[in-house]
Amino acid sequence: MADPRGGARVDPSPFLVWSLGMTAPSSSAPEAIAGVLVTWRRLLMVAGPEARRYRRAVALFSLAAVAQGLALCCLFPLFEALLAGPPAWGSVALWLAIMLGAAAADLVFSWHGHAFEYDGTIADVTHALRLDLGERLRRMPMEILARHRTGDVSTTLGSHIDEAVVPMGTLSQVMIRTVGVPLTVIGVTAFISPGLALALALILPLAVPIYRHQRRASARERREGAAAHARTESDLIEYTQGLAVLRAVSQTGRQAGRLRESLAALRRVQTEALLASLAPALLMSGLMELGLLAVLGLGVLWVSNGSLALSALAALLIIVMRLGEPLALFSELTKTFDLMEAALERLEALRSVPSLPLLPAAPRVPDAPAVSFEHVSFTYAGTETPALRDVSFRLAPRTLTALVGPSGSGKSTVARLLLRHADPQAGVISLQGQDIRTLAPETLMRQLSVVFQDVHLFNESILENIRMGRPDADDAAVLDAARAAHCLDFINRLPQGIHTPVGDIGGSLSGGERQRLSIARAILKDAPLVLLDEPTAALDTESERVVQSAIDALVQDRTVIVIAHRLSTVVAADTLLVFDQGRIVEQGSHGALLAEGGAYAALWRAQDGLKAWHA
Ligand SMILES: Nc1ncnc2c1ncn2[C@@H]1O[C@H](COP(=O)(O)OP(=O)(O)OP(=O)(O)O)[C@@H](O)[C@H]1O
Repeated sequence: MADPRGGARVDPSPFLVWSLGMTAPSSSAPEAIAGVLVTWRRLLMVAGPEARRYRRAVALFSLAAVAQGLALCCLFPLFEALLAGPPAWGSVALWLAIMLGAAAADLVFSWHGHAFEYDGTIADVTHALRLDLGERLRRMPMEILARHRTGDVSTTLGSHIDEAVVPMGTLSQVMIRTVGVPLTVIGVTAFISPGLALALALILPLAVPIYRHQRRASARERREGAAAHARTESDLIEYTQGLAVLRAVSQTGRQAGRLRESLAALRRVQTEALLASLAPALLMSGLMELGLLAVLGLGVLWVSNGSLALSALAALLIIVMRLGEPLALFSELTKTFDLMEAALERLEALRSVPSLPLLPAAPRVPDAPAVSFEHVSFTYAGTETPALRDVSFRLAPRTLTALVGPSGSGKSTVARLLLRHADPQAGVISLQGQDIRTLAPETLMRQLSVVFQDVHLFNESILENIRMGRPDADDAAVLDAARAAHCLDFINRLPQGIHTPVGDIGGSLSGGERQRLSIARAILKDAPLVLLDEPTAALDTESERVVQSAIDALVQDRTVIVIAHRLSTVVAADTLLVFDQGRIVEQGSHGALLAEGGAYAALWRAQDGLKAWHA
């Protein structure tokens, strides 16, 4: 047969194809071998520090399969001794004892192999994998993480880890048994009756085409099922998280409709999968039984013409009945195996996302600016248009700089790159003369305080939420920060004051109060550089006034970068960097830029006009 990729292809033996076909729905033996190796490599990957113990378990399962095959083969001499003229009781006893020994060896090997599961190793592997993935998520570029839907990541960390790890011991054993026992039996039968061995070796591959069909059907279900599950979980998370917004805009029904669609799609996929997998499973077990009966028929024929001993046929009768067992079991476990492969694939994909590199530290440059961007260009993955183009600026310590410009001009991207959510494709970003790629994530984050418009509060007390700014701060320092950020007035009104759990007061904190908590965190952190995504933009005048006082306390004696949406809030900035389509088109003070009459002056006029219109 011609290889579609060119070159001659050696047709593998049917038994090899059959045995390898167990592990991958591939069209050729080399592909099947590659499939087995990929699964094996992935299993060792997830086993991590326990890989050696998993290898040992697999070796023990292989020995157990050989022992079971040998125990079955003892039936040949046993029946020969039993059916001899007068039964040779000595031999019968001997072969019975050997059989018993082989069966005991099978049990001992299996038992020790399964130690991988019952001594807690499986639980250790699951635990270590979750910790490892959690750590990787922590170091994963935020820009890449943000592209995954929350549901995808939590499903991988939750159910995918279980699907990949929990069945790995049992499935490995069943698979090894399904291949190992018949191989041993055929090997031994070849010495007793080469014809019978050949018939067995030919009959067993009958399962291949049906099995392939089953794998293909379940592979399709795996793909569609995983997609349908991921979609449902994401929609569910989005629905519950966004319920408040949806209610506010009276869209709960519409969004629920989307969720209903996802659930209906999931049901459809599951129904189709059941239909597609049941028929081949029944067909496979039926065909295998017919095939094995055909081997028996052949045996009867050979007995009738004297070329096979009756004792050998009697032994074969029992052996073929036993051979079908692991095969049927494996057929039932195909779905679990598919789920495991799909989960392994996803785990590998998540693990293979490279974390941002840490470059070797260079000596600090004396008198360096607090922040510098040198010819920075950045394009988001999957997009063509650069979000930043050759951006350069230097900020002196303890100055206030505002980033202004139309929506989409690149202001937030500057902040994201400074926080190292991603690295720019060109240029260097430095903090106090040090390339941020040389700073460990913790060191970088120690130098930066961030106050965004969206404040995430964790389900802990107000005290602990503020303490997150500096985990080693004592209660008095947390209280000082809360006071400086003008939080005490509303905190003192809460049922348990600063010890009130955020979960209890839920959404009852106003936007301005949440902002002030976030500012208290930043004050406590006491980082030299403060990054503000104009926190007052969405507040009413009264809240804005209090939050502005809190900000004033935060920014004292610090280098501050403000992403400004309303120009009126940044007229006092030392420098305004005016962005347009990813470039800095102007820079200077408010007065100087107005006098210049360029892009900034036009933006100012536009916002002024808008204010007049509102008035
Ligand atoms: N995660 C992302 N993936 C792809 N493109 C993005 C992503 N985030 C932003 N962009 C694009 O990069 C460009 C700059 O966006 P950026 O968020 O920096 O603008 P901005 O000036 O902060 O806008 P706004 O004032 O509306 O927040 C825009 O064209 C935007 O569509």
